[in-house]
Amino acid sequence: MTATSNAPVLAASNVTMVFGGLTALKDVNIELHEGQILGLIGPNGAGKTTFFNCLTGLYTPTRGSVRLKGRTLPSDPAQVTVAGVARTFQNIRLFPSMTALENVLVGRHSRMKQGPIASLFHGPSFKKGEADARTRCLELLDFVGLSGLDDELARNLPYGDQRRLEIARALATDPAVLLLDEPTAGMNPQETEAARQLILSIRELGIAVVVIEHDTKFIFSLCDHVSVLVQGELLVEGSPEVVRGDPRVIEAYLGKPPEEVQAEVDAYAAESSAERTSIIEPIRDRRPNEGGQQ
Ligand SMILES: Nc1ncnc2c1ncn2[C@@H]1O[C@H](COP(=O)(O)OP(=O)(O)OP(=O)(O)O)[C@@H](O)[C@H]1O
Repeated sequence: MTATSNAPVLAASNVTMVFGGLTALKDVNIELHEGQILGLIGPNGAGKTTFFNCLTGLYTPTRGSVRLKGRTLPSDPAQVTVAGVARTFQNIRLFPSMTALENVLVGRHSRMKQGPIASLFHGPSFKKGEADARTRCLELLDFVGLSGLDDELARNLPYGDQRRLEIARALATDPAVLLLDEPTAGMNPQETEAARQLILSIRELGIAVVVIEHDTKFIFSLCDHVSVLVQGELLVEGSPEVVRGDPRVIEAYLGKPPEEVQAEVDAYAAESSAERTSIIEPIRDRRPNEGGQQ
């Protein structure tokens, strides 16, 4: 783990969400530190996406609070994005008829502060802002492994590339925290491994990441910390080793003994390093420029 500070970047305290008579979340607590990758796992209907919705202002928790760097987050998704929390969704939500670059620019515009006069007359500061945003978005496309595809319509990109494009759009908002809801759903093993490498590279930028995934091999081989939600409550949390060996997790979720889970993770790690593609490797040398914020 590469956490660099003791103060959590994101802290959810006693987050509770009730829909009518259904308690989807009950007193969920998490602490996420800079550069940490936290995995959120649990059976279908456990409340994982509801929790993301509470973290991003899409839902206002019935009880509890969410703080980013000590400040309570607003109950408004756009303001949460500006505050520094970005996300991707379980189902791809790109603008299909826009190009890859335009999709990323949509994310970037949340960071731009063009005054109405400059925007109206397309003055020099507007043009510079647009040029800088374009440069940054091209860097991000490169970072996620989509260089050269900026003019492709999003709908024409292969599935794995669309998922990467969503991540580039989220990164364009300069987040401190990135929430990924099932980023590898529907991916083949090569695409899954490329996604794992990309998330590790994102962590190297100092961004904290929370990942929801059903693929436990992926989670256990990627994350520093894993939290298990069952029926809206945090059942177990800890290191991947602790979580995958916990009898409650095995009974409620994994359904197989720890040795079998360990063997699967080991096989996956060996397979992954053998299959590691060159798609994501160059990313480390092309990190987005920290000074590029508008
Ligand atoms: N807007 C809503 N209104 C009513 N009930 C909801 C709403 N959103 C979620 N729920 C319910 O809350 C519970 C948790 O759902 P949620 O989608 O968060 O689970 P999940 O762990 O993400 O599941 P999956 O792994 O299948 O995506 C479910 O019973 C769901 O039906």
